[in-house]
Amino acid sequence: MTVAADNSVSIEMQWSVIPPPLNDVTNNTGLHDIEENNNNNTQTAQTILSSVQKNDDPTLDTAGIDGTSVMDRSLISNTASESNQSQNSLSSYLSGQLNDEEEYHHLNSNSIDTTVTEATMSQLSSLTKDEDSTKIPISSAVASVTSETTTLSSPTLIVAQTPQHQKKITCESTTVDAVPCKRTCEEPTIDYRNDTVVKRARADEFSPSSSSFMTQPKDWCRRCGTTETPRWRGGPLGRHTLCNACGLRWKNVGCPDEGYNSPTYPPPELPPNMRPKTSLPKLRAPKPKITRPTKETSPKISEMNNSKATETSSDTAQDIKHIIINTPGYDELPKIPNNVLLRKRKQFLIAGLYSPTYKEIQLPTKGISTKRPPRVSWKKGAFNSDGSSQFRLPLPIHQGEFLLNTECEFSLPADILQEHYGGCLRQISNYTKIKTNIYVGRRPCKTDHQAAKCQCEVPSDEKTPGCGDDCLNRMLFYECDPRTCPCEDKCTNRRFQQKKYITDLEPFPTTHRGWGLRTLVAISKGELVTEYRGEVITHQMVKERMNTIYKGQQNFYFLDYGNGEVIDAGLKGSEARFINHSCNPNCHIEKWGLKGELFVGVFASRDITAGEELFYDYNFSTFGESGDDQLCRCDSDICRGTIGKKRRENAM
Ligand SMILES: C[S@@+](CC[C@H](N)C(=O)[O-])C[C@H]1O[C@@H](n2cnc3c(N)ncnc32)[C@H](O)[C@@H]1O
Repeated sequence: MTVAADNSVSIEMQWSVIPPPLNDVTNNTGLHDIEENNNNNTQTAQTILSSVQKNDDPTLDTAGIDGTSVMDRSLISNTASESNQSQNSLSSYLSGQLNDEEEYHHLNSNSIDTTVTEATMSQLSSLTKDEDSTKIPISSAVASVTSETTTLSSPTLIVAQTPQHQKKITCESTTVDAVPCKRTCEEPTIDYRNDTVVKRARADEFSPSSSSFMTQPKDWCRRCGTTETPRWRGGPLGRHTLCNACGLRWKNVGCPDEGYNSPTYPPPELPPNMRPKTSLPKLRAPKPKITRPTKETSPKISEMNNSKATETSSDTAQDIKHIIINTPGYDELPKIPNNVLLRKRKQFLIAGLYSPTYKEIQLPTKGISTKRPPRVSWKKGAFNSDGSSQFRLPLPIHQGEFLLNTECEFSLPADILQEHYGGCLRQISNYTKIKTNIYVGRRPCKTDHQAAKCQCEVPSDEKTPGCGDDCLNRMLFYECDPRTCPCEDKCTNRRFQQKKYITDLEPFPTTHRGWGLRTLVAISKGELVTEYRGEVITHQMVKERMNTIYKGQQNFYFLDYGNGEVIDAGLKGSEARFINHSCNPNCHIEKWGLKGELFVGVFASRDITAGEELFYDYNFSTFGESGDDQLCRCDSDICRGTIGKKRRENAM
């Protein structure tokens, strides 16, 4: 501090020792920042002090307090009183203008960013008496800082500002009592009083005996001193005390001879309760090596038994290097030559399972050739003229070579040929067997339409059938109703109801007519052979199906149902769909009424022998316009030449 002749006071501040910011203990970066700004602070202090002296406006303090460094007001006042009049004027100014508690608190509340420091009077006296010295050793003032700065007796003066980086230098004397705080901090409300790490770090930093403020890293290896490792590992000194390499070494090998105190960062001596529990790694005895002794080195069993007692008493677990397998009769085992492997070496196949011969595979030594392999000629056979195979892969083991070297016409196997010649190989056209007609587009008639009551007499004996050929219902192609028929159970006019069909019928492939149907049993004349069942559709549907699903086909299964409807057995039907047309048939079609619907039956026109193919004349059925032109191959003597409707001339 220097008092000039014009009563101006100039203070030059120089921070001999500036502690690093508390929040940057480890990297020490804040120390350099403050040192660099030291000169700026000095100049700013001078400027503000001069302005304080010259400016009579008491609001100056509140107007220029943001980001200011603070100096004790009592320091200023004592300095002024002991130095000269200018200092007295400064002190009076300060005491007069700021000797108001409210104003002080107003000042302090608005200048919460200010640093409040106090120095003792003696230090100020020693400072101010030395007029040659224009530098204030803050480090010496630091030792006598008190906590009375918040009282009115020792008001605070704002003397300096740090406009360069606008970092707020704050200090709360009530927070840190013994150590002045000069740290740049954006969070002035953090209380570090109870932070032992901070206290210890600050004490170490401000300690004269400290290693010139050497900042210790957060983690360093206690063995090699490195601070960088991909992973910190635990050691005998605790967690995260060894680097990855040293930690692995300690874990696998144990404690090294040189210990774990790093020469670079000697770890502080921890209190006893914080010392890590060090436990020496358990030294394991080396695993006993089981060796198979040779005949020369293996002792006799008797010798081993004799020396067993002495060996076990004298040897320890660590001294045991070899354990000899004490197997009775072991020395009598045959000696195995050294060049013979105890375990058989795995043998790899050099050829596939389908190879007729074992061939040595010569793999290319200089890479795989990009040349296209020669084309294989199947006519040449498996091998070339020189005996080399023209195939890269082995041939099938059994018939590969034979098949390749033998040319023959394709023929079916004998069993299949036998079925083919027997006419059993043809695939029957797919259709669905149904037990009753399916009415497409309408519902079946469920009216309780009763047939007329016949006037048949009840047969006198059991041999006489009821409702025979003279039954009125029979003659009208109606089946009798069992509820009204006088013959009751003896009525024989109920064949469709009783499903008295010939069961032994068989579809078979014909030579010229496709599939046909034959009987395996003899059928008497007039007997109901089978019922022609299928989908009952309209003529319109017939046309649609002819143009769609049956387009291009030769076989048709339409049969006139009556009443403008047709039975189509192409998709769904009975075995009657296989009966072919014949101009001289052995069966005929009859339509019988029952319960309001029609039942189409194939009846025997004559006695039919077993095995005979069944035919009926399609003339009875409407086969469509195309059916007129279809050639008939019934092979009968009276064949009309075409199937379908009888021509008028033929009928004539
Ligand atoms: C109801 S199917 C008979 C079963 C047929 N053969 C089959 O293989 O499914 C009628 C068709 O059989 C053939 N067909 C029936 N009788 C024939 C005959 N006498 N001559 C030639 N073809 C006949 C015709 O192709 C006719 O469209």
